[in-house]
Amino acid sequence: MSLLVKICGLTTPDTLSAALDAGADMVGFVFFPPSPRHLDLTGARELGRAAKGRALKVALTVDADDATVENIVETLRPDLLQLHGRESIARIRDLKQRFGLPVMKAIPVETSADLAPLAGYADVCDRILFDARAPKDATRPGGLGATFDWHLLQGLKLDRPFMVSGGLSADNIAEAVRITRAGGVDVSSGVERAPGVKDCDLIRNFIRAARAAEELSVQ
Ligand SMILES: O=C(O)c1ccccc1N[C@@H]1O[C@H](COP(=O)(O)O)[C@@H](O)[C@H]1O
Repeated sequence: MSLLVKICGLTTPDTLSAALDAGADMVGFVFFPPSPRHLDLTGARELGRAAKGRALKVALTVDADDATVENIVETLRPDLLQLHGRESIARIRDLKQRFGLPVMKAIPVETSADLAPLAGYADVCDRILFDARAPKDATRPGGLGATFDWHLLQGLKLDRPFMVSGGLSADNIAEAVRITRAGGVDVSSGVERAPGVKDCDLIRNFIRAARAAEELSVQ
């Protein structure tokens, strides 16, 4: 089965091109000022134009208000909203109605108890992203390069497509897909040489490794 590959936290034209040329299915842009990958609206306009029609553009926000989302939607013209904060089910319904865009909700995972709210989110979201739960004192809820126990997703019954993220790299992606049977993978830190600094070779290596792991996915 083909595996969706998302490269997230892109901030420069050259690394965006590397991801697009290597065949990324989704390219993600982070709109969260405390993040080293935060993209301003000028950058969003430029990178959004470059990515248009070549991959799905994903706008990542963290508990953003309507005005912020509206600015991002008007500037980037995303194909998907990635909600990476504590957005409630009601808030997600509201965002979907207001902006008419599909939503991928990030579910932070550390223990099996973290999967309890999943059914409610699956009802309203178009996709689920399982990400490693950030430590309480972290400055951001994701993009920390930390993995979680992928076995927690083994045998998961979910009637929505799902992706996995958190500490993925070219070295561990096959194992992550083999265990979780995810239909997609999402990476940020694992294709960087320093926090927020993407590396074109690491992007290409990751996508190559993802394509090699494709037959392990069942979604
Ligand atoms: O990348 C960030 O800085 C970020 C900030 C706030 C929320 C999520 C963020 N990143 C997302 O987290 C996952 C895992 O990233 P990593 O590969 O472990 O670095 C991924 O979806 C990132 O896009």
